Amino acid sequence: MFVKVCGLRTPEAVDAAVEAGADAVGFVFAPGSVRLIDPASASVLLARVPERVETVGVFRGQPIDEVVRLARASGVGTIQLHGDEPDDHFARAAAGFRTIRAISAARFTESGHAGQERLLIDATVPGSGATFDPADLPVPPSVDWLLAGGLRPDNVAALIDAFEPSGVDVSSGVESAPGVKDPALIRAFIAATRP
Ligand SMILES: O=C(O)c1ccccc1NCC(=O)[C@H](O)[C@H](O)COP(=O)(O)O
Repeated sequence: MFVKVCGLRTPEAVDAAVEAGADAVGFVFAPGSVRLIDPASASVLLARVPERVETVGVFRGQPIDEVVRLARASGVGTIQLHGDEPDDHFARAAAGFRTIRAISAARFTESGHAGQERLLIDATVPGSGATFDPADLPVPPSVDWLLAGGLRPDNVAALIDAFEPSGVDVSSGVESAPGVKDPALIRAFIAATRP
């Protein structure tokens, strides 16, 4: 099970995720987020991340030139777009980065996903800690995909069983307060994905 821990802002949180075996760590560059980090600070944190761990910059509704500039400045290897960005944004990002297309379960349709980027299926408001309505995803995607939205150490195992995703993505569920990661919850979450 691929595990991504998103919205990291401190060395303690990065170390907890890496040491517990996270496959990817995420840094939010979307204005207005409680988890917003500037590229220079993210770059310092990225120096703690070993090569085996994927590093992801998260964006929402920003001009693609700005996305690419921030991604380059921070040093992340993957761009995750959350704002219903057009296909040409993904094509531009894919020229230099791996890509993840984040879409709410309510808006997902198999036929609407034609791109090569990986899929992340989320609640309607990303990073809100809300789960999506299972009725919005009656049939899981046929391609590899990450499940997100309201995952926590105490519910992730059951949700993996229910949806059978290729991976999971967590943010609020490993925080002690909005934007404040709790290393113990990060460790508990990752352990719960790998019984
Ligand atoms: O986390 C945010 O504040 C955020 C803001 C704008 C766009 C995306 C954002 N987060 C993206 C993520 O990858 C979250 O980890 C994912 O949506 C799951 O969130 P949560 O329900 O809090 O676990």
